[in-house]
Amino acid sequence: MVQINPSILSADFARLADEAQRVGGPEGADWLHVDVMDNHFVPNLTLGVPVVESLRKATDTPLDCHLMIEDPDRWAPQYVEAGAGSVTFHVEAAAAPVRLAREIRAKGARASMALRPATPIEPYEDLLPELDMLLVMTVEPGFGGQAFLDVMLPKIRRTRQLIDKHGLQLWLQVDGGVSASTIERCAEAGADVFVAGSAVYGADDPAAAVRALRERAEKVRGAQGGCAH
Ligand SMILES: O=C(CO)[C@@H](O)[C@H](O)COP(=O)(O)O
Repeated sequence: MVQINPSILSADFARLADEAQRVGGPEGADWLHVDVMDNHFVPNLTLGVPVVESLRKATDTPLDCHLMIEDPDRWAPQYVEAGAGSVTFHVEAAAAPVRLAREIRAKGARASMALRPATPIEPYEDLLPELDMLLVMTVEPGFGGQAFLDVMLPKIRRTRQLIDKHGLQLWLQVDGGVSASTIERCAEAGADVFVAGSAVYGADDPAAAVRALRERAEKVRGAQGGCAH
């Protein structure tokens, strides 16, 4: 199953409720991707727990919170309590990723781990069963609107192979520079969850952009029978 998660980093922050709603509804966003940045783990500052609490009330679309912050061990559980349906922490920032993933799950959300572009997947193979989603960053985290890093395609492919080797149902998310011109390459490499910021919120009709991205990815995944190698 292909999922398209618009990133509100590219939305108008003064109108977040409207921006969340205009990508929702039938055939709309599967999840709303919420980029939390602390100006320490990444050189940018966005939003925190109170905004997630408010967004939760403003939309029926589930929230996929991507924590680009230091000390996720302390903060991630609070995002579950604020209403996030999925919480992604960076392995580079987590002190105890297994304990943290278990805590996120125990609190009722999907547990997800992210890798910066320079972080390989192989050392974390044994952690995969602890996760519901693995995020391969396809730009250096911190800003929307960056160019997709083609050099990440082999890592997406290797991650998909590890997921399949272990027979896991884990989702494989990509984030950064995902657009009509890159989504097919990501899908071909094995990604099934696609975060898109500027490609959605920079479009004249964001809801139509979500549908068009999904159609492109589904065509590729369908041709592979949902399995990429
Ligand atoms: O996490 C990030 C950036 O750090 C992303 O979620 C971006 O917000 C994606 O924006 P585009 O690259 O799609 O414009």
